[in-house]
Amino acid sequence: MNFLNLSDFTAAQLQEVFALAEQNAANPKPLAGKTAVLFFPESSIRTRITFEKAVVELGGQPILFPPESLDKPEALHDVAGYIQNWASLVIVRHNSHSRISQLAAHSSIPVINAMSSHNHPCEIVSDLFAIRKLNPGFDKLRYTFVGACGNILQSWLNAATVFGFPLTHVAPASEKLDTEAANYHFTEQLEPALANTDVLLTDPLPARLKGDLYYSRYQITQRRIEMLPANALFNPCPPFYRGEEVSEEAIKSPVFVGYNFKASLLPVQKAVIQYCLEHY
Ligand SMILES: NC(=O)NCCC[C@H](N)C(=O)O
Repeated sequence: MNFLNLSDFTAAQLQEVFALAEQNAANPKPLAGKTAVLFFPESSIRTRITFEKAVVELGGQPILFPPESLDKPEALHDVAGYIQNWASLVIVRHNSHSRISQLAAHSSIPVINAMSSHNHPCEIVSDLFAIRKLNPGFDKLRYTFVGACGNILQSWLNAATVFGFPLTHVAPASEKLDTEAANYHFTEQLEPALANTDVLLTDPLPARLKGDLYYSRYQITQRRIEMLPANALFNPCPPFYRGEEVSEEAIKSPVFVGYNFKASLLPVQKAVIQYCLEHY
């Protein structure tokens, strides 16, 4: 099975991924003697560390390429045809979701999407796993995403649809998603939404949103953190930028989930690899 979009999965299937992540198994090693081909830009830190480490812990050998290797005029059909002679898995971060999907469509080995400009399923499934560890009722919580209609929002919306939790999107009107999803709620008003938020989410801002107008209306500040209910979590997607979508004080506040929250990337991505290999 490929891992391209959370919307390709049922809640039960993603729960199976969580169960595998809980076991965090190194044995059996499903990649023993096998190779995984990874495509990552040099800018990737967290996702690449954890995917490379995951491949090694599962017994495999990672071979790394830059995403531009997939931008040659060579048909992805042909690239996939050759890679599968030597590799058992492809993990790819590439801006173009359609190139990742095309590669997957032509591959006889699993392809895992490690982020495109359209979505970021591994990051969000890992965040849900981390939230689930703190609160097994993670699928009953109220999630609020503040920011652009980008890849992180898209995967949170997919997760909300699969698990049935409400997702409020707070942003200027131009960022409203064109979706019929029943659990997607859009508002331009941040402060009233905060009182009904259990998990507060942000994403780095695209250039079109940067500026004092956005910061005054939507920056997550200490004053706004104090409007959240007790026990709320603040999970800004890294890389986060102090003075832009978040303030320094908000990051220092006790509701910030902390760096350790992303430790889940390793067991979850191992579990995603295991799941994809077992269901192929
Ligand atoms: N933590 C990560 O793996 N990176 C997330 C970056 C999300 C951001 N919207 C981006 O596309 O660069």
